[in-house]
Amino acid sequence: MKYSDNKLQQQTAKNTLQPVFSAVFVVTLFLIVTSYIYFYPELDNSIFFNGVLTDAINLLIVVAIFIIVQRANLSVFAYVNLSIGLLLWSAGLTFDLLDEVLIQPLFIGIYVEDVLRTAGMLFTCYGLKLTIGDLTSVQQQLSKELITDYLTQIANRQFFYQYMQKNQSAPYTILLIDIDFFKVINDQFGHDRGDQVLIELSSLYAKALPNNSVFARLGGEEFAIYLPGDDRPKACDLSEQLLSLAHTIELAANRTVSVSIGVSFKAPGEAFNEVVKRADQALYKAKNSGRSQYYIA
Ligand SMILES: Nc1nc2c(ncn2[C@@H]2O[C@H](COP(=O)(O)OP(=O)(O)OP(=O)(O)O)[C@@H](O)[C@H]2O)c(=O)[nH]1
Repeated sequence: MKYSDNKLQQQTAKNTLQPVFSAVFVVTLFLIVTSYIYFYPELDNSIFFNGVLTDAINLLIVVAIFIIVQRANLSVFAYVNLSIGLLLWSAGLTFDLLDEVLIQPLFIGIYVEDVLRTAGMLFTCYGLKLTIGDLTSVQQQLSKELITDYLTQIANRQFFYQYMQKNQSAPYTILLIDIDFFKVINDQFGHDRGDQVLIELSSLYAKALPNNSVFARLGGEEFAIYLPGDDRPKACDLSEQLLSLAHTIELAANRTVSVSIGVSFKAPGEAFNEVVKRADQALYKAKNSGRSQYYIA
């Protein structure tokens, strides 16, 4: 949320800067060309067509990059550096082009041209560095969002199934957890309180689980845990602990949240979707046997 707000502000700032930079760019190049033509005489001897052509092509390329930058969705800092860089670079290249056809003062050819071009390149490089940094952080942010549940900020279904698929070889345990009567919680205490319960439960469980486990929200009020190994007593202890933790979330006086849990252990050669299916069947039994309990498949 914060990130996109920040991007929106940057976009607005860029929208105000863009006409300024475009105007300064056009006016600068126009002034250089017109003042040159006005003040300095044409070279009386031969004009080197090749020199004019290559300088004109170089200038056109940098002008094209400037136009691309004006249309791109960049952060303000990257945009300003790139625009200043390309403006200075274009000014240097314009002097370079004009000295092929007009007699210009020596100091411009020796100093101004090169200083402008070098400063322009430096600003452009820095702007590119900032742009690449921005793209990298956007990419990291998107990759994180792709595998994170938006509400609880734990892993989502996609990540959980991908992880299971990749970790098939060794034995593991699956726990499927479903909040009991969640529809009633929503109906009686409101959808916001329902959301809050999902967040609180996720946070409590995330703190209680071992570091090598994977905890995800599969959707709605259903969660899953992947535990490496198939230690039955350990799975039972953990299930008991998860049942107790749910009861620490109070809904009203003498009324707490409860969950039901289905547990399955991977059998040799069994596909991950079969392991999940058995955990789901165990969860179904836990629900049908009165809820607030765990069942092992
Ligand atoms: N607040 C909130 N509610 C959700 C969300 N996702 C799904 N739900 C609600 O969760 C409820 C799930 O209801 P059911 O599938 O009937 O399950 P239940 O009421 O928990 O019943 P049992 O599982 O049989 O104990 C539905 O009313 C959904 O609208 C969410 O992100 N936030």
